[in-house]
Amino acid sequence: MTLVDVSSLTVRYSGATALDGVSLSLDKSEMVALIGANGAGKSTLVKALSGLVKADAGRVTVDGRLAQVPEGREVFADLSVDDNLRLGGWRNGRRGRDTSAIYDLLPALGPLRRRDAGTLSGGQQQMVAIGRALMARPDVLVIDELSLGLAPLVVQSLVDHLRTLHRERGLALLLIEQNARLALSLCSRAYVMEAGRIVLVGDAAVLASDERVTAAYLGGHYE
Ligand SMILES: Nc1ncnc2c1ncn2[C@@H]1O[C@H](COP(=O)(O)OP(=O)(O)OP(=O)(O)O)[C@@H](O)[C@H]1O
Repeated sequence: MTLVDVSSLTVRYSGATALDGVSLSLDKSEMVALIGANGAGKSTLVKALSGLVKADAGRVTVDGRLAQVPEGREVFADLSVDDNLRLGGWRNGRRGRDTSAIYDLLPALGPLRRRDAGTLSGGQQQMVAIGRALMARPDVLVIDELSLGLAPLVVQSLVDHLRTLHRERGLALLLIEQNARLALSLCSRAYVMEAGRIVLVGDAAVLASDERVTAAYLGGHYE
């Protein structure tokens, strides 16, 4: 079953074309990576998924609940961890749901629940941002830059949590990630984007050994 279907999507910002005929799909419980250099159009695609930018051509169909962890995490610094989570469950003016399920899923947040989110480390804030997104009980989680600015051990712990959510809850993931090695090892399929277009798509393990990918994104060199 297809959860996300992006078809020939074009998005322009006052004349500049950020997305140029992009097509991408994500199935139920699938983990898909989107990699590409700065300015390739990844964040614009994420914004199009939630309707924050409008299509100039093509279409976006989302079947099921989609929740996002935006680039830069954007936790509410002056609110407690628990209140940040509650905001993620806010729907149609109704108060957020019970947060206890999130502490079961992300136990590291438990001892931090009363702390102001602004006082947490980058990794802890990223976990809050993921927890807040999970409050919406999404079918698909979209994370714009999971690892940015985080230490490798912290990233590893987040990746372990995502694997668990995928395995136990069937959560689908669209991961936008500068660290291509990380993205290709976590996800089963990947899209490579350059200058507003999808230039490669396929099985993540196959792409990880594709010389165009290794040269551009995995620190390899053309011979
Ligand atoms: N609000 C905006 N107004 C005008 N141009 C924009 C706007 N947002 C993005 N762009 C341009 O659209 C293109 C795609 O940007 P986008 O942020 O989607 O790329 P990205 O792949 O997410 O980059 P990064 O990895 O640096 O976040 C870039 O050329 C960028 O300069």
